[in-house]
Amino acid sequence: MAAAASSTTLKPSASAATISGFRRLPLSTTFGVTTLSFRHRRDQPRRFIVLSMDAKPTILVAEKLGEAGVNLLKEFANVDCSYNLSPEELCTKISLCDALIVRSGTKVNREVFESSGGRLKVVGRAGVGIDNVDLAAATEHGCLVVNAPTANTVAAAEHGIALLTAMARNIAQADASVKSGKWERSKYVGVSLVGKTLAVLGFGKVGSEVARRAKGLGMHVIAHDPYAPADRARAIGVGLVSFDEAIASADFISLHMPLTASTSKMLNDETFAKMKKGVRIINVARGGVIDEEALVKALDAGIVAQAALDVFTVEPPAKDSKLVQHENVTATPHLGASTMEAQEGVAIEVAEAVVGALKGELAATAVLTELKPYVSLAEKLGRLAVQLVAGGSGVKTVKVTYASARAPDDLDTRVLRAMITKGLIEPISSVFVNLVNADFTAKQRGLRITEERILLDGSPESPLELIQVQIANVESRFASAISDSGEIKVEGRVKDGIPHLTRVGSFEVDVSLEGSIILCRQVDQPGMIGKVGSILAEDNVNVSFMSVGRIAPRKQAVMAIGVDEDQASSH
Ligand SMILES: NC(=O)c1ccc[n+]([C@@H]2O[C@H](COP(=O)([O-])OP(=O)(O)OC[C@H]3O[C@@H](n4cnc5c(N)ncnc54)[C@H](O)[C@@H]3O)[C@@H](O)[C@H]2O)c1
Ligand SMILES: O=C(O)[C@H](O)COP(=O)(O)O
Repeated sequence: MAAAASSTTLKPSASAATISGFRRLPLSTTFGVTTLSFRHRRDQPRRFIVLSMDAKPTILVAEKLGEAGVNLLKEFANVDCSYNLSPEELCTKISLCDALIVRSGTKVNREVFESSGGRLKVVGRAGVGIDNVDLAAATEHGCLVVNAPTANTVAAAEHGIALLTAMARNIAQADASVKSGKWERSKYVGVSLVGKTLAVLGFGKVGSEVARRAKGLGMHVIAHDPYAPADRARAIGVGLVSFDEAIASADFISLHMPLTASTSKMLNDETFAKMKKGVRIINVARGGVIDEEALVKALDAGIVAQAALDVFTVEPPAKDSKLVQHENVTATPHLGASTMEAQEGVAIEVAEAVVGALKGELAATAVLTELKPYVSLAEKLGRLAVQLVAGGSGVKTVKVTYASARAPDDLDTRVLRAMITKGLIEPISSVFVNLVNADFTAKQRGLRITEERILLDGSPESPLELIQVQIANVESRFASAISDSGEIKVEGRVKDGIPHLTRVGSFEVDVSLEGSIILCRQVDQPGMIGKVGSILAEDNVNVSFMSVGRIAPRKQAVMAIGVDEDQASSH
């Protein structure tokens, strides 16, 4: 008999959580921030990124930006470089600006968007991490967020290696000692790197560059990244392993994942306890991926021998921070991206993205209005499909099928492809995908998206009948999502303006893609619906809709259950 439902407690989680036979798939209702044409506050008139031909936009550059980037902006806009603004000053200035460019030091919070009075159309992040921008508020205010995902990769990797080597040889502590007039040769005996195991957690752009360099230092490198393609790791000579294996076998651990709900405090009391005694940790990703109190305890207990940190949960950290002051900690003030070369590159990368967005490349308004519900469907199918992929099996080949009665020339699928790409990439990376960068971002990550049209008979009134997303050559954490032909397959339709999931693997279901859904593998038998309903009721989870797809009566079935997101995540 297939996995039958058993009683369990739903835990809050932003990523798919396994609940003995259940898988809860959070489908963010926040559509992202490329949506100004499709999503808007109901009480406000719709706004578009279309500038009148003769008005020069104004761009506020609120943190130091490389000269080449500023010059590029000046060719197109009035540029106001005002650094070190207080939050109040930023809110005052922002109402006069069409675009804002920041690094990680400026909090672009809801208040900033509210203060803009609707004029702010683009926020450019001159760097990778966009955790300092309130994306939900940006979306609500019809504002696009773009970043510069590639230009500081090498700089961050080099800083990671600099911290690794400096920590192993006590460079910072020894330097301070010599400068204070001491000569403490026996106190600063280091450890060698050659032959030691380095675990890279997060094998994306920075992680793989760190791995490559560490191999050159003679280290044995392993990596954990649930979404990294195995062939990329193989090419560098790195083995992809589970999280537990990585942390248990490492002499050094280097962190390179984005800060998301599922990576927040990934290193904590429980995970430190699983590490080798005397492990050394390097963090050039984001402070929030480590529980800093737990790290202090682990340092005091000698579980962690040393830590080298470029990033902190709160920046700058408190002057009396126990972590920063710890004698076995080497700290730098978020310098990963701070090389001359990276800053010039980042400045150009973000300036091009901001100008591209302001030029109105997203202004195909008529098409977008008609496609609005399909745009939402496309992103949600992408999000769902990627969450069904089992850890370790990298997503490389995605096939999208559109079934429509419209002639191919009458249906421009670029926006749909971009939104599927966004759904596939954003849950697992720090890249922010939008219409401008979607194809480029997919290509850069080695993601090949092919499209196929099925021409249907009938009325071409509605643009699309269905969208199908298939991911090939991967394993699934939900076996029933694998179709007869061996790919993860999800299919959706728009019903009464609302995106619905209508197929998972070979099973037909029907559940609206709103809030969260639970997918449950079962054998069709009397009483199953009631049993599942009771389990959810025990946890006060409100079911909005339930649909069962089965091969045949009393055979394999999939139950798709729509649950009220807030209620589900509060348990
Ligand atoms: N210190 C700095 O100045 C500096 C500079 C550049 C980047 N960064 C930070 O470094 C991090 C990585 O940047 P990047 O450009 O390599 O991003 P990236 O998107 O290329 O790589 C991130 C990788 O993390 C993986 N990942 C996601 N969830 C994971 C999990 N739970 N466990 C393990 N891996 C997971 C993703 O699959 C992806 O491969 C980001 O947090 C970024 O903000 C810091
Ligand atoms: O995410 C990033 O790109 C880095 O953390 C760099 O941040 P910075 O632009 O503030 O140096």
